Amino acid sequence: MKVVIPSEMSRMEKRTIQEGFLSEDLLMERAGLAVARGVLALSPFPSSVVAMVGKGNNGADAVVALRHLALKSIKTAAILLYPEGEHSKALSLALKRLSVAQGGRPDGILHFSPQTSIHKLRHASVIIDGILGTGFKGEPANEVLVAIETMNALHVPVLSVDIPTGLDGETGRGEKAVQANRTVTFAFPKWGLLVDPGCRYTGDLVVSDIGLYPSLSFPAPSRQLILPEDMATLLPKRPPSLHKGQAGHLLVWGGSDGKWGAPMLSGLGGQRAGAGLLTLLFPHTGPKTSFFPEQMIRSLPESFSEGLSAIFDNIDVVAMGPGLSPGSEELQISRYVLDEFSGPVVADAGIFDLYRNFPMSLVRSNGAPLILTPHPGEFARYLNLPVSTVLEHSTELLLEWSEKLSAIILLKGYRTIIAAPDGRMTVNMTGSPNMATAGSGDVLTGVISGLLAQGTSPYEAVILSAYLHGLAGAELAKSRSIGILARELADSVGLVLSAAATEMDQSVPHDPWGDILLTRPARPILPTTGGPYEKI
Ligand SMILES: NC(=O)C1=CN([C@@H]2O[C@H](COP(=O)(O)OP(=O)(O)OC[C@H]3O[C@@H](n4cnc5c(N)ncnc54)[C@H](O)[C@@H]3O)[C@@H](O)[C@H]2O)[C@@H](O)CC1
Ligand SMILES: Nc1ncnc2c1ncn2[C@@H]1O[C@H](COP(=O)(O)OP(=O)(O)O)[C@@H](O)[C@H]1O
Ligand SMILES: [K+]
Repeated sequence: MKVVIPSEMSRMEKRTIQEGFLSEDLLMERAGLAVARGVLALSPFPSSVVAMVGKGNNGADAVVALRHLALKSIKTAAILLYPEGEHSKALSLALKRLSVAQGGRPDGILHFSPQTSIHKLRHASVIIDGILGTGFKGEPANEVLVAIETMNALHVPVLSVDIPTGLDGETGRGEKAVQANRTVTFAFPKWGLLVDPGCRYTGDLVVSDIGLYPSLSFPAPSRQLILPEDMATLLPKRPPSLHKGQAGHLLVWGGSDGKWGAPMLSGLGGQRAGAGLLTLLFPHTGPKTSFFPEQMIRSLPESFSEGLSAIFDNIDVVAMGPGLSPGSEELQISRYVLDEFSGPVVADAGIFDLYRNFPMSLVRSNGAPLILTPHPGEFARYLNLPVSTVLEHSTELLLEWSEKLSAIILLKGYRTIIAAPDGRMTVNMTGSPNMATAGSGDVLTGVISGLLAQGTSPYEAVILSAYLHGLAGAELAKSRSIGILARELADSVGLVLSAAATEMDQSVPHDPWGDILLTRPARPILPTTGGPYEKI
């Protein structure tokens, strides 16, 4: 599903109005109705609904919603943060219409002050947050901050219009933002609503169609969210006559004393994702057998300077770094893999420590696909930045570094995000806290590599793996919400992948105008029964 940033949204609105012969009024009417429906979903029989109204069109949407509620005999009040002279034209008109619908009640439209508004707000069944929408830039002004704090201090359900006030729709940043119970967003989800930390403010996220013409706006999708229906095109095709030689040979290089399990788990992830053959490459001091008998071991020769090419002959994909500890030999081997090996390389864990003093050297001189899968701590060490900077600026850092390194970068987390050098980005919404266990990232490295080994193209392999890996954790959470082992996560990847492959054809028909509810379900579901979204 397409995910937009605010500038794309306003371009789409402008072009829909100018070239599509629709009016702002008409779009706002649909937006306001969607918000009114959202209010009733939160509180079916509200005693009163109060909207906090900024000066722009976000406020106008909130006021339109109030009018629709007022027309259903629900008690409403608009609390204005700005004097009339500063209101957008659409907001002024919406307020006049509201006043008529309210029967001209003097307490139906009021000005905000923390002292006098608190009583009305506290006794509302729902507060609509229409202070700032996608027109928000920079830091919230003081009057906005006061309003945000007032709302967040109350125990009244909040519905945010389009985006919680204070959240940046492009990056998801927002130190002081409205904590919504539900956000009704228009046309497409905004990137900032889906990624961390923005996703923590949105509550349930409803995507409502308001009749914009997306075809007038975007040449190609640049940001997206993976939905179950996207999997059909991404899953590797496996003909009935397939033999293991055609399912790809994955080599995982990594491990060090005390950390031999990491590459084994990556190998297992690759095998559960369907790789035909799996070799672990260890130093000559490493183990000679794997914990898993299905995995082959190859030991590096004591002096390997000439012997490397034979090792990588007939290998389709190399995953490197799990359990690896940095050293000069490791640097030499990694250089060989990056520059001489012609297949895709997935680099994780120890590789980031190996290259932390010269991050640009991770570029592959042969131009073959490179995929990096750091968690925020690894990415921070690699770039010599504080972890907090990586977390706050994840979108910008990923875009910058994936272009610089010509690499696909997947940043692991609650909402894993993936960036490609051409500017495409994907956010993954599957996952579950039971995955916060040692080795689950190693499994992901393996899953990506396993799909690559079967010929899935790099960006598709990465986004599909993130989705399946999270779904696998969530499936396991049905019976074990705590205390899973990474090897069980790998097993679960195999199960969700098989279920997806066999059930993919039976797609669910749905109402094309239905609102879409994007949540991280408590019990994530296989494709036929839903996924991280449902039509409502
Ligand atoms: N894009 C679309 O297609 C549609 C947009 N609609 C609504 O329009 C909204 C966008 O409307 P606007 O562009 O009027 O923007 P907003 O309503 O988000 O507010 C913009 C106003 O806030 C001020 N502002 C910006 N940053 C601020 C800050 N940090 N502190 C205080 N004030 C700040 C700006 O100066 C401007 O006056 C959307 O979020 C949505 O609710 C809908 O009406 C329907 C269609
Ligand atoms: N609460 C959570 N919600 C979603 N995904 C999670 C959660 N906790 C962990 N994960 C996922 O588990 C994996 C952990 O990876 P990582 O930290 O590299 O583990 P390790 O280094 O032990 O292998 C990542 O893919 C991450 O997205
Ligand atoms: K808002």
